[in-house]
Amino acid sequence: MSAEVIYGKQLAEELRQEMKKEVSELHKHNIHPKLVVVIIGQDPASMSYVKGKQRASEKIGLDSELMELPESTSEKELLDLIDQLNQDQTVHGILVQLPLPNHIEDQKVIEAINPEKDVDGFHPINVGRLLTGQETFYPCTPYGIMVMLKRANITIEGKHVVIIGRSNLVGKPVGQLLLNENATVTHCHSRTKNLRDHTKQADILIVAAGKAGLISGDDIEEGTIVIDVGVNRVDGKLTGDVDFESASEKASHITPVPKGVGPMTITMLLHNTIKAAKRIHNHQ
Ligand SMILES: Nc1nc2c(c(=O)[nH]1)N[C@@H](CN(C=O)c1ccc(C(=O)N[C@@H](CCC(=O)O)C(=O)O)cc1)CN2
Repeated sequence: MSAEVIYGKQLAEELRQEMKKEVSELHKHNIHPKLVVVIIGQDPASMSYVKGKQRASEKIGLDSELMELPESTSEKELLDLIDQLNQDQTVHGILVQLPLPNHIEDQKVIEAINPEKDVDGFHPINVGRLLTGQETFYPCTPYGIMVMLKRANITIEGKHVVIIGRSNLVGKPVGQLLLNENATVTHCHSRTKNLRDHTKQADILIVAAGKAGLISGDDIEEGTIVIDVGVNRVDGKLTGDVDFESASEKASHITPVPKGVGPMTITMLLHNTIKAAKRIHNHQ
């Protein structure tokens, strides 16, 4: 079997065109969705992601502001800034780029953001809403994966989904989104014994472990749907957690790295920002 490749990049482009029209309609109602992205320090990968977020926002007509703060910013200074942004009525979405420097506690910062402006979907209130099956802001990478599966006409209900990785950003929320859509979900992680015994049972395998080449064709059965969330740099080259060549010989569908899940992350952030503005302005 030679897998059908699901390109997130192409889907992201289509969705962004639709969003551009929606933003222009909102402008007619005097609603100008605004996203503020805050970055602390100058980590090159994080800098590249936040610049990508700003470019993508501007391209679809969102108001956007990138706040670049020095590595020396204290936790209190960051919390005070978030407080100001929470109160600023022109701001609809607030995102603090992760990871943060060691002297700042991620969870304190996440919990300081007004849940109605939490376009990352990381605030415990939004996590709780996801857990209880309520409408909310879903974390961008998991949400992007769900949209990719649906647009590729993949049925989720009744499927056995095996997820490798249990981060708050990807592994846990994607499992919950899939469970909410009636999948049977198995979570694997660094302490899971006999990983291959699990991956071989997957109808859909989601790999978000951050380990280049963790999964190869030998780890899956014919016809598995493989979603690679890994973003690893090996000898300067971007590569996923899945050995694309061997896995695509057995998989029915597979996402590449780059141009797979990654571009959908930023696209769903744009979606969440528009949603935040509509909710704040009580616009259907
Ligand atoms: N506050 C947040 N911080 C972080 C998040 C997040 O969702 N919210 N996710 C990741 C990084 N991330 C977005 O911030 C992100 C990762 C990858 C991509 C992407 O488009 N990848 C491209 C390749 C880009 C490249 O060349 O490096 C691809 O896979 O094709 C976008 C966003 C951690 N932090």
